[in-house]
Amino acid sequence: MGEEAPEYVLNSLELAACDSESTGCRTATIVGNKMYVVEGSEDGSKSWINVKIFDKLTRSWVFPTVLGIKPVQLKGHSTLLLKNGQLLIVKMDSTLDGCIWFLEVDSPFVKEQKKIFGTEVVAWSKGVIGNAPKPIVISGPSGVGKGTLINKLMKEFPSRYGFSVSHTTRAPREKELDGVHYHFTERSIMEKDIRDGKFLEFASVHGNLYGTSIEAVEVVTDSGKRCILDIDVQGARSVRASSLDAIFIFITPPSFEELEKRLRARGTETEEQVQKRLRNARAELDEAKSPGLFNHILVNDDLESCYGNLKKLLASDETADPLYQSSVKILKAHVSGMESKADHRTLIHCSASGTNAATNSLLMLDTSSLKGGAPGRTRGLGVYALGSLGDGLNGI
Ligand SMILES: Nc1nc2c(ncn2[C@@H]2O[C@H](COP(=O)(O)OP(=O)(O)O)[C@@H](O)[C@H]2O)c(=O)[nH]1
Ligand SMILES: Nc1ncnc2c1ncn2[C@@H]1O[C@H](COP(=O)(O)OP(=O)(O)O)[C@@H](O)[C@H]1O
Repeated sequence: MGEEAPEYVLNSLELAACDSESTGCRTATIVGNKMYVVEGSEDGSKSWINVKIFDKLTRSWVFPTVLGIKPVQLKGHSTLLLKNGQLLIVKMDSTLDGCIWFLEVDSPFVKEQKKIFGTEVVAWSKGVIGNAPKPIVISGPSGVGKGTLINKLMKEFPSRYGFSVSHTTRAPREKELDGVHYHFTERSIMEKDIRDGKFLEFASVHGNLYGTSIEAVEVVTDSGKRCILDIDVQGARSVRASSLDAIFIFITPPSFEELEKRLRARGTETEEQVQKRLRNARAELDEAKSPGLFNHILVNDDLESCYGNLKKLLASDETADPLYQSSVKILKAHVSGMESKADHRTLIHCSASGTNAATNSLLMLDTSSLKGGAPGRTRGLGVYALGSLGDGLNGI
């Protein structure tokens, strides 16, 4: 039998904003038979953030598996339960661009992860104002020309596209740089990071472990660039099942013989590795036909015409996506309180940084068009100034 619930549980305190002056803070939110307690404190040089669950049926505390990337510190916060199994957490004493966080407690992602881990799971996600360009997933058999096409794109449009640098346990090839082509990693370290929920997807490919960290994608997207992922078909499948809204392109060779020729001509693999890659290529070419997996299949016969087709496809997608144009603005404001409103709207009481009471104001947070979510960012937040903070805040 677990420890007796503290007084605030028995009072069913659903929205417990803490005093921003205090060193520690705690909120408790009831979802069904469970109460989610989010607590944080700054203790000298150390700061910590904890999530624990009080199960009202068994009257015991449960410490969940925590996925995603959490805030660095919580000096004070307010919590609000949204309809989709997410807690909206607004940090006090933080700039507006860093104060909005989500803790998923009963979202589809968390439900799926509970089955995988066999434990209670919660997942953090940072809230981002506005929308971001859709990432592009590029898959195809080894030697088909993915890297060549991506390099051309990055060279021609360096400010538009950014590459998601994967982690891998394979050894670097000559001319490959750590942190540029891959993060070359030891298996035990990568496996721990996977267990800690730092990866959007991972797969065993040609006998090595490869994976895309959440940060690899989000760092590129945060910078306003379109993120390109070069991953295998298993990885593409995992990303499809994730909260990341991406475009999926499969590059196919004109023939199997041509693929073999390119792979050998590249000269980066031993004969044994070439054989393994060719065996896997047959399976990948088959799997790519799975309905609903890839949005586009491009044949890389003549390089220039394939590159032209890729550019055309991306350009048409950019104009078709109305969100691509919106930019994320960074605003300075301190959050000092929050209350809920109907229709996915929440009011946040703010005061401008380094401020006095005269500049206190209200912000309206619109959560009606959220995109993405744990284990990456939650994008699509709308923020509108309602009061005197006005400068630069209207219609972000
Ligand atoms: N699932 C997954 N696959 C990856 C990742 N990074 C690279 N790959 C895939 O791993 C395979 C092998 O990549 P690599 O060793 O660079 O060889 P190459 O494809 O012959 O250039 C390719 O199909 C890549 O698309 C990743 O982060 N996740
Ligand atoms: N359309 C093409 N025609 C002929 N050779 C190509 C073409 N595209 C790429 N290559 C060559 O094929 C080899 C494999 O390409 P690469 O980009 O490394 O493939 P991947 O990243 O898919 O493994 C490289 O030597 C590259 O120069």
